[in-house]
Amino acid sequence: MTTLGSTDASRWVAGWRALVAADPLAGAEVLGEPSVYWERPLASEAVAGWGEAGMARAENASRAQEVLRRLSAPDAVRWLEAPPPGMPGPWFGGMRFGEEGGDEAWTPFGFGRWTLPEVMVWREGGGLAVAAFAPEAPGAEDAVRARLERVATFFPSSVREPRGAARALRMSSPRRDFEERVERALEAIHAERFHKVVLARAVEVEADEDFDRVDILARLREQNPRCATFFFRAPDGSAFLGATPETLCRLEASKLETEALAGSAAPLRSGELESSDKDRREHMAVVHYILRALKPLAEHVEADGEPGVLALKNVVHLRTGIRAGLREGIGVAELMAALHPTPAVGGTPRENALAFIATHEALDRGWYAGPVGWVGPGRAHQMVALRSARVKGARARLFVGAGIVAGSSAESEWRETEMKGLAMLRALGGGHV
Ligand SMILES: C=C(O[C@H]1C=CC=C(C(=O)O)[C@@H]1O)C(=O)O
Repeated sequence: MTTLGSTDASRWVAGWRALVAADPLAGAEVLGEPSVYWERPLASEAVAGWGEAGMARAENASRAQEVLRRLSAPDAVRWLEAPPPGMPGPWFGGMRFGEEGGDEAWTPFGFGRWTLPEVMVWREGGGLAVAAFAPEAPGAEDAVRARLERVATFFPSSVREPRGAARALRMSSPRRDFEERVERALEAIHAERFHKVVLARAVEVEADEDFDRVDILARLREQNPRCATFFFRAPDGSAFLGATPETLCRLEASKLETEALAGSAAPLRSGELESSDKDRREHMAVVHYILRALKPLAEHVEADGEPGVLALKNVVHLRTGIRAGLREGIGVAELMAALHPTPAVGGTPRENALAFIATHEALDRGWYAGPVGWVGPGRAHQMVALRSARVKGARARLFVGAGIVAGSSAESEWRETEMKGLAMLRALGGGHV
C-alpha cells in the first residue's frame, strides 16, 4: 500500500480487461469482503474494489481540497494500454460532515480517506471489466498483468442475492432527547437566529451475531434501486455503508449535475407534499443556496422550473434537478468546498445553523451527511451520505436527520426520521420493521 499526501508525487501502473461475469459483488465469494463498494442500479453503475494499492488521507477540509485536486489530475495512473472509457473512480472514499469530532469510533476513517483498490471490478458497456493497480516500481507491470489473469480465472459468474434470514435487533435512540432538540431549534427559528436547521440522531443497533456486511449491501441495492449503495472499510475493520438518494455533484469535464433534495413525506401522502408550504420552504432554502454557491464557479446554471417528487420505498422527497457548465479550472475540489454542506444537511443561514448543530445536536456525525463517492481524472460522483450506518461486528450505529423550519413539530420530525431509517434497518436484517 502507498500513502499519498497532497504533495506526494506517487504514481500507479494499471491494466484492465473485459471479464466474463455478471455481478461485481459476487466477487466477495472468492475475494472476501471488498474494501470499497459503490452501486447505482438504475444507472447500471456498480463497482467493487479489493485491497488498497494506494490511499490518500486528509486531516482537515483544506487538505481534503488539495488531495481531491491531486486525485482528479490526469497523470496519477499510467495505463498499460488505452484507459477504459467508462470506469468510475478509481479513487473511492469520503469525508466527515465537519471538522469537530468527539466519537473515537470515527478516528480510523480520518477526516477524509480515499482508496485506490488493488483490484477493481465494474460494469462496463453491457458486461463487466476488471482493472488492477500497483504503485509504480520495478516489476509493477508484471504484477498488474498477473493479477488481472488470476481474477479473470476465478471470478464467479453468479449474482450475489440477499440470503441472510431476518434477525432480532435491539435498538435504542432516546426519543425525548431528539424532540427536545427540535423544540430548541424551533425556539431559535422563532427568535430569528436561522430559518432552517437539520438535526440528526443516531440509532444504536445490536444483533446476536456479527453482521454480514456483503449481505447488507445485497439488500440495500435491491431495496433502493434509485439510490447509491456505498461501502467503505476503515483500517480497524469497521465500515461505513448506506444507500443514499442525494447527489452532491456528478462531474464530467466541465458538465455538472446536482440536485436539491429536501422536504419529505410518507409515500401515502406524496400528493400533499408538493403543496405543503412547510416542505416547500425547507426545499427552496436548498435550491437557492446551491444556485448562489454555483454562480461564481459556473459559466451557466439552470434548474428545473418546479420541484418534482422523488419516490423511494419508505419516504418521498421534493427534488429539483440543477445543471451547470463550469468555468475552466473548476473541479471536484472547488465544487465540494462550495456546496458542502448544503442546507439539506446543514441549514440557513449556514454559519448560524452549523453553530446550532455543533452546540445542541450532541452527536459526532462522522462521515454521515458528508460527501462520499468516487474521483478520477476530470470526473467524479459524490453523494451526500444519508440513510447510512457505521457497522462493526454485531453493532451498528445508524444515522438519520430531518430539516426543521417554522411549522415543523417535534413529533412529526421524529416520525420522519423513523421513516428514513427503515431502509437501513431492513438491510441490517430487521425483517419485522
Ligand atoms: C438529513 C436527511 O435527509 C435530508 C435529505 C432529504 C430530505 C430531508 C428532509 O426532508 O428533512 C433532509 O434534508 C437524512 O435522511 O438523514
